[in-house]
Amino acid sequence: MRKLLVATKNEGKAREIKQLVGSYFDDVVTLNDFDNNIHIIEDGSTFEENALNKAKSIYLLFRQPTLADDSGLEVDALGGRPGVMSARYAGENATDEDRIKKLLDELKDVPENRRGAQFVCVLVFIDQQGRIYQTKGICRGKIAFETRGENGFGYDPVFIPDGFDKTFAELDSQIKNQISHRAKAFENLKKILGEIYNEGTCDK
Ligand SMILES: O=P(O)(O)OP(=O)(O)OP(=O)(O)OC[C@H]1O[C@@H](n2cnc3c(O)ncnc32)[C@H](O)[C@@H]1O
Ligand SMILES: [Mg+2]
Repeated sequence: MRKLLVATKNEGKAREIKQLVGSYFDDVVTLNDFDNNIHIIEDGSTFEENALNKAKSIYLLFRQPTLADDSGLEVDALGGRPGVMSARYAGENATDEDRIKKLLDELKDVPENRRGAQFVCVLVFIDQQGRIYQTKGICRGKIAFETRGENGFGYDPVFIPDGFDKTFAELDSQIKNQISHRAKAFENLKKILGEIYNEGTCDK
């Protein structure tokens, strides 16, 4: 029985991670699946630092294979903001709606050809023995002028990935899971998991 602990409290992110991680684990649980008051401070200046901090904090508490995802939206016209601040862009207790409203407001005078943006996802996996692995994925696109669609989570209703004219929230979750920043980071993570779990001979 191989268990993966995912160091996230974001339900939308957790759902995608469960779909993307594949068959390497029999059981995938997140911080929302058990009673806890664990609060991880995300004060790093990069996605890499935050993902590493989240993964390490949880691994040190449970000593089980742990995965953390730090992600966010970098908007060209805002010099890469909100970036690592994506979750706190509109304040600590703001909702996805508040964040989107603030973003659309900041971009209200930015024309279509300057609305380029990218989603970034950094995954940090720590195996049973405490070895650390990191992967990254980027998905380019542009910011819509208004929200569209109900699928996904976070900034999905305003992000139109390159090659599509629909937002992530209008696209099927299966499509998002093929092209997203998270999907790309998982492509590389799965190669690593394959090496650890399929080719290893000892119990990891
Ligand atoms: O730290 P955890 O508990 O994992 O959950 P979080 O929501 O705080 O996650 P982050 O610190 O990584 O912040 C990421 C922000 O970017 C948003 N985000 C990340 N991936 C996204 C995606 O695939 N689609 C839309 N928004 C996304 C997300 O909603 C957050 O506001
Ligand atoms: Mg967070």
